[in-house]
Order: sequence, then structure tokens, then C-alpha cells
Amino acid sequence: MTIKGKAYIAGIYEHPTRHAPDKSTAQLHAEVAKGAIEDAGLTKADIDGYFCAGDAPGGLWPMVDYLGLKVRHVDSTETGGCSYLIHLGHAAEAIAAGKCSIALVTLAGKPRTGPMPPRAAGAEADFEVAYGATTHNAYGMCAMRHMHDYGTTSEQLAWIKVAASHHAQHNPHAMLRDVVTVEDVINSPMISDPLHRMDCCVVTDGGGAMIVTTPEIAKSLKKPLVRLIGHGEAMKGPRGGKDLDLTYSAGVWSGPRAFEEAGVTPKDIKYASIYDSFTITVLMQLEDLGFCKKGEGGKFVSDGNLISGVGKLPFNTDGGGLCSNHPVNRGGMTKILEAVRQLRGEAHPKVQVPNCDLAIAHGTGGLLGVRHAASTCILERV
Ligand SMILES: CC(=O)SCCNC(=O)CCNC(=O)[C@H](O)C(C)(C)COP(=O)(O)OP(=O)(O)OC[C@H]1O[C@@H](n2cnc3c(N)ncnc32)[C@H](O)[C@@H]1OP(=O)(O)O
Repeated sequence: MTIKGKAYIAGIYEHPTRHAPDKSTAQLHAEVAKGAIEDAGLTKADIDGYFCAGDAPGGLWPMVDYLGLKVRHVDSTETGGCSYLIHLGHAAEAIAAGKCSIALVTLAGKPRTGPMPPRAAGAEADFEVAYGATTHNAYGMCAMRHMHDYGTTSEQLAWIKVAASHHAQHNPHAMLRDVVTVEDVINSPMISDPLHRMDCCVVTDGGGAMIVTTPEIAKSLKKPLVRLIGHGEAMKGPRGGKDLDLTYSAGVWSGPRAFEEAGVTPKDIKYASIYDSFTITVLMQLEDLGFCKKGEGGKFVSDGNLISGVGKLPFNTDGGGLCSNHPVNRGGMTKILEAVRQLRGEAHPKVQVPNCDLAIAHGTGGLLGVRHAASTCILERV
């Protein structure tokens, strides 16, 4: 069964807050749910499917109760950063199979003013964390290996933050709005060699939500039509194939599946939302998805290709996780939201891609290069 064209994104909402000491996480979920339902022109009573991940307090049934929903299909797949990209694919499958017709998907978290989520979770976390195997260090290892194998430089990685900052300056809600230079990035404090502070995503409170529905219902609503035409998901772990190569992600499997289902190639993509927990995350995924050859990501990004209005692949035009918003390590939702804004023509005019009719939203969750999941969504304006 293909999901191509069988599910539309009819409502989106990104919470404007990046700092919410006075709200509970459940309250943020409720606020983004309300925003997405209103954006679609629906009411809460219309929702018959609900999707959330590990950030939902208590999981599915407390949230369904708290939100006051009456649903016939639920899904709480948890794959870290790419959870919500996977949810979009799963919602499309459920809609195509007739399990639900209007699905609500919510993300919210407050790692900035509340506790940070657990780091480096995994079967052996108890033994690894003691030796410094935290999120930052795992991504640092990937960056170091990429530099060793392909000659990638810190200056090249810095270009990714530079591009994100060029976009974030136009986003009034972005946590960091100053345009930064390559020198700013490489002179910022070292966090996990070779990654500097500015190679990292921000830590924010906030959230986002979307409504996924059938073609018929979407067409009866007022919003510009955006549909999912290809989806892929994959996981990588060293024991699955005795593969300790840190320079590629599971995007090498999720990407081609999504492109094949959509019937398009990387060259056709007009806008890219690429998961950006760290600069190295973006660089590796660009290569894994086929936007450039393996090992050539450094040149691709330092040629300015990610900057809207300048390069050939405008990325994360909201400022992304690197500058705008990265609630609770599950940035996949915000990747979808900005892709939909671009396809609707609702991105900020300074970063809107002209005639944007085909976009990709892609992300990973877990420890890049090591054990993690990836998910790729190809979205089309109808
Ligand atoms: C699957 C996944 O998503 S994995 C990714 C999960 N997420 C993460 O790992 C979070 C990564 N980011 C971080 O851990 C933090 O933002 C850090 C370590 C980079 C910085 O934290 P701290 O050193 O505590 O910075 P702090 O909050 O004290 O801010 C100090 C300054 O740095 C700036 N700053 C903080 N974070 C960043 C950032 N990511 N990029 C650029 N500047 C930053 C602040 O604005 C502040 O500037 P100011 O002095 O001009 O006011």
C-alpha cells in the first residue's frame, strides 16, 4: 500500500514561546492542539485520531483525557527527534486504512525551564554515561570522524549555523536572532571537540502541532492544500550489521524510500527542513539524502547553498533548531511546520522560496551515526 497523496496536512501551529516557566508541559500540548485545530478550521469534536511521543506527560491516555478527545486511533511511537516525522507517515497510513480521518499530533516540552530529558538513553546507558557518552559527545565523535575521513573543517560546519542565523533574523519568535559569522562560530566555546557552542541547537520551551486528514476533508477546508507524497523510516545500530561507520545515518535508507514513493529526486526539491540538533547532523543528512555526494557536504554548505535567496537548497528558513526552537529534543515537528509554511506561501517574505511546490522534511533521533532512527517526508503543494 502506498500513502502517496492519501493524507493532507490541514492545520499547523507552532507555539510562539521559547520560555514558559509558568506553564505545564500538558498545558503547552493543549495550547498547540488548539492552535492547529483552529488553523484547520475544525473543532475538537472532529478529531478521531491522536499521536504523541515521549514528551507527552504520562503518555497517551492521560493526554487524551487531559485534551478531552474522543478518538478511535492512537499512536505513541517514540523515536526521539524524528518521532513526529514518523507520526506523519503513520497518520497517513492510518488515514489510508480508514482507521481515523482527522488526526491530531502534538509536541511540547520545557527543557529550558524544567528538567532536560534523559541523555544517551539506551540499553547500556548506565555504563556509557559514566564515561562521557552523552548526546554532545556522540555527535562530536561523528564530526571528528567526518573530518578525519573526508577533510571536513570546522569552518565548513560553521556555515550551517551562519545560514540558519540568516533566516532566524526574520523570525520574531526565534531564540537567537543575531546573524553570526564563521568566525563567531569557531570562536565560541568548545562543547565537545570539534563542536563549539554555536554548532549546537538551542534549548527551548515550546511545542507544535499538526492536523493530518483525508484528501476529501482537506479540500472542504480553507487552507492551501499540502499533502504527503512519500515517507520513509529506518533505524541504524552497530549490532544490526557490525557497522561502526559514524559518517552516515539511517537517512541513507529512509531517504531513498521516500523519494521513490513520491516519484521525485533530490534535484526536484525546492525547500528542505533538515534536522539540526548540531551542525554535523545537517551535513551528514544532506549527504545521506543525496543532495551532494558523501564527503562533499562541507563544500556544499560553505558554498552558501543553504541560504534562502542565495543557494540552491534553502533550508530551515525559520532558523531551525540551531537558532529558533528545539523543544525537548524532538525537532521533527518544527521541521514539518516550516515545510508546510513554505508550501502554503506563509513563510516570512524575506525567506519564502518562490513557487515552492515540493519540500522535504527529514530528521534523525537518538545518537547520530551510532544507534538512531531516521524519517523522511516528501510534501507537495497541490
Ligand atoms: C535528537 C536530538 O535532538 S539531539 C540534540 C538535543 N539537544 C541538545 O543536546 C542541546 C544542545 N545545546 C546545549 O546543550 C546548550 O545550548 C549549550 C551547551 C550549547 C549552551 O548551553 P550553555 O553553555 O549553558 O549556554 P547558556 O544557556 O548559559 O547561554 C550562554 C550564552 O550562549 C548563548 N547560547 C546558548 N546556546 C546557544 C546555541 N545553541 N547556539 C548559540 N548560542 C547559544 C546564549 O544566548 C548566551 O548568550 P549571551 O551570553 O550573549 O546571553
